[in-house]
Amino acid sequence: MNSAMTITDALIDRLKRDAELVFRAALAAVDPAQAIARCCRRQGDQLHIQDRDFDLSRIRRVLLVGAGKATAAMARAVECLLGDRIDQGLISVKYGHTLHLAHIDTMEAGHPLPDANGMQAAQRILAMVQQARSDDLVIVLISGGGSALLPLPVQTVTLAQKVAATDQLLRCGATIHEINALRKHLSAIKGGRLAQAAAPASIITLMLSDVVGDQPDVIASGPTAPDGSTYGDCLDIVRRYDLGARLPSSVREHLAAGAAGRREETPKVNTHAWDHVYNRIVAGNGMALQAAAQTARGLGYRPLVLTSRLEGETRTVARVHAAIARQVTDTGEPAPPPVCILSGGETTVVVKGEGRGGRNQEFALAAALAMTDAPAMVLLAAGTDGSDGPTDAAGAFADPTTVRRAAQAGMDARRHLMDSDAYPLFDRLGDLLRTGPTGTNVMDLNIFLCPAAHGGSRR
Ligand SMILES: O=C(O)[C@H](O)CO
Repeated sequence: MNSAMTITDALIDRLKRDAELVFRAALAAVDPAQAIARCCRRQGDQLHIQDRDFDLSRIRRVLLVGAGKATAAMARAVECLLGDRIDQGLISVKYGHTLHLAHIDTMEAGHPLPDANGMQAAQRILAMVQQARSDDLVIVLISGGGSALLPLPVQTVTLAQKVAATDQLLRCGATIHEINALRKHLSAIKGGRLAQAAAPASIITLMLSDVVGDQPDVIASGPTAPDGSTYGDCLDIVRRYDLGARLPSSVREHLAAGAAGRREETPKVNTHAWDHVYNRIVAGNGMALQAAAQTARGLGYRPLVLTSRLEGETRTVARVHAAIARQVTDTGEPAPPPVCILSGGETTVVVKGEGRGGRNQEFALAAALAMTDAPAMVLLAAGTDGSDGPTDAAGAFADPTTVRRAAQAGMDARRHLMDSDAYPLFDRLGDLLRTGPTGTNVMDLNIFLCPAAHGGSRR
């Protein structure tokens, strides 16, 4: 269908610019402060949050707590709305992720591995909400990274043992749902325990979701959500990833005692009252994809949103995306070009080598290898938090000329993929996207642009 199209530098450059515009529009839609402002409104003493109204004239004290990489921006937006009513507040954020706040204290803490600062923040937060009365309101702000930033291990596990367990969990290939099932069962604050500690005060939890499926009990290990997992599930996960010998004995013993009924389960939907808790997602990957689709349409592309629930091994998923793009350009199915194929979620890299890169750069390189003989098309794979793995890039662009250009520069793309070493290749080609920290985090986005046969969009 598109075979006559010549791939020119100018065409690729224009597609890259369009892809970046689509990405930046998606980021703007999930800006934490905008997301809070969109769903919360105040008129005098009336606070409206999505479908609920809260009468502030009946509230004695307002406490604000939170944890997560994007929580400072969320807290600032809440201060704009409620600053005059906040009596006490404390949030735990990653080192360097602070903003000036007038009414709320900030503690900086370790991420992805927890540290003593995080534990001190968790202790102070728990002590603060435990004092809340039935006529108090506790506002909880949660975003990605919250699990690591709010560590408060159960009594029989030390922080060092919790850190060791977290390290093993993060390396073993478990999903975030599985990792957080264990985190919840090793914690005195996660898995709904914060909500139970604050009862009978009213609780409003505002969440920026960085998990596939947006489940409140998984985002930052759900401090105010009924837990859907059990000690039994934790033991299954330990077996599935062969973690037994690698976890500290105190952790293994705690989980085994829990499964035998000798430790209290996390609060479930049917074991505790939740009427005092209002959990709301203010933004997530789906919202970013909608904004991306709208911008793509404005640029003249037919948006094709595949899913906001992307999971699986990065290289395989990338090849499937390249195959769909080829289907579009070769047959006009499921939609004729110009098309913008969009997907979001979080794939898993099985690290094979010692190289540098991140999920998104690996995705882009695997896709580049699958489109060497394709007509003009461009992929941008990037993380919405602006940092892809341990690199300074958000992600990378790939196109049918990537592999050839790399070879001309003396780099074997296949070798770089095998060594999980995508960063130096894309860096050399000038195909990294560097946004710096974006202040938000709703997982990753993949934007594939397939232009019309004459090379254009419909603009
Ligand atoms: O902190 C966490 O648990 C992850 O970022 C998922 O929300």
